[in-house]
Amino acid sequence: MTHAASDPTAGHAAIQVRGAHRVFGKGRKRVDALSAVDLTVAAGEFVSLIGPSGCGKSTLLRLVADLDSPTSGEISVFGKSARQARLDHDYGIAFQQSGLLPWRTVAGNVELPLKLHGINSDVRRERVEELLELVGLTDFAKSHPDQLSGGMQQRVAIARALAESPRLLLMDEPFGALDEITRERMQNELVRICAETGAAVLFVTHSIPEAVFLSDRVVVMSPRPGRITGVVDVRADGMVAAHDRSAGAREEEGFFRAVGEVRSLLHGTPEPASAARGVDNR
Ligand SMILES: Nc1ncnc2c1ncn2[C@@H]1O[C@H](COP(=O)(O)OP(=O)(O)OP(=O)(O)O)[C@@H](O)[C@H]1O
Repeated sequence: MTHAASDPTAGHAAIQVRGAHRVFGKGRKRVDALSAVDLTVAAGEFVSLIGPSGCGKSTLLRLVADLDSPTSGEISVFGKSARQARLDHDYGIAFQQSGLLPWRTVAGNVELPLKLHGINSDVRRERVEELLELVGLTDFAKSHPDQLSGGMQQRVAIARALAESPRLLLMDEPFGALDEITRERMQNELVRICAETGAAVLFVTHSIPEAVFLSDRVVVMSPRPGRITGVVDVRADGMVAAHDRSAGAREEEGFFRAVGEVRSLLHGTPEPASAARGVDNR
């Protein structure tokens, strides 16, 4: 589960999407869910996808996760095909619904991917302890999901996604169902977890402040056809790298500047000169 220096995937971008199209249906029912999408997520980078409902955010995430295939275009994850990366457990996934199994304890849910992949019970036990400590749920190892709050359930889901030490997390509105206070707390936790694990993240959200607070870059999408209309590099607005941020970053000038830039891109109003820096500025 650790990644040796000889890892053949080292030096590759976490995600590379080139000219991805995804068309659903035919004739009058045809939907161009994604059109000509180019996107690179560097190793260790936090990138958010934001855009109106139906612009293809989940579709793009599903293509990267190999839960769906592009109609045309190429997707690679750490230099491998999306399918190979899935088979190699190169990424963890967390969705809006935590997807925990109600009949298993917290520890039982977190250890599930390890069990399914044949990791022996001593190693599993040790890893589950580490993960529960990472997400602050050590005291709840024996609880069942329905005994936890929504935020705690999401922390379990994140621990489970991290079980195999992936260097990439794919997250689709994981905090969408949480109240605002819990949501900000979870965002702070996620920043800390990313700093500790060094994982890259592709994160889907509807919230502009959430995208800006969490991300190195915010990718703005528009619907029909779903495409990338701009990218805001939050670091260029004066914020530190995403994994070095503290809760106070939400009060910084650079934060408000980046929020304004993302908003301009989303609403199609004129952008400040420093706003969109190309569709994929790598
Ligand atoms: N399996 C499918 N069959 C047909 N159309 C689909 C399918 N999956 C997605 N679509 C269509 O593709 C478009 C993009 O959907 P997608 O779920 O990716 O958008 P989204 O940006 O994630 O939306 P939301 O923010 O509401 O979750 C939508 O018009 C949707 O109806």
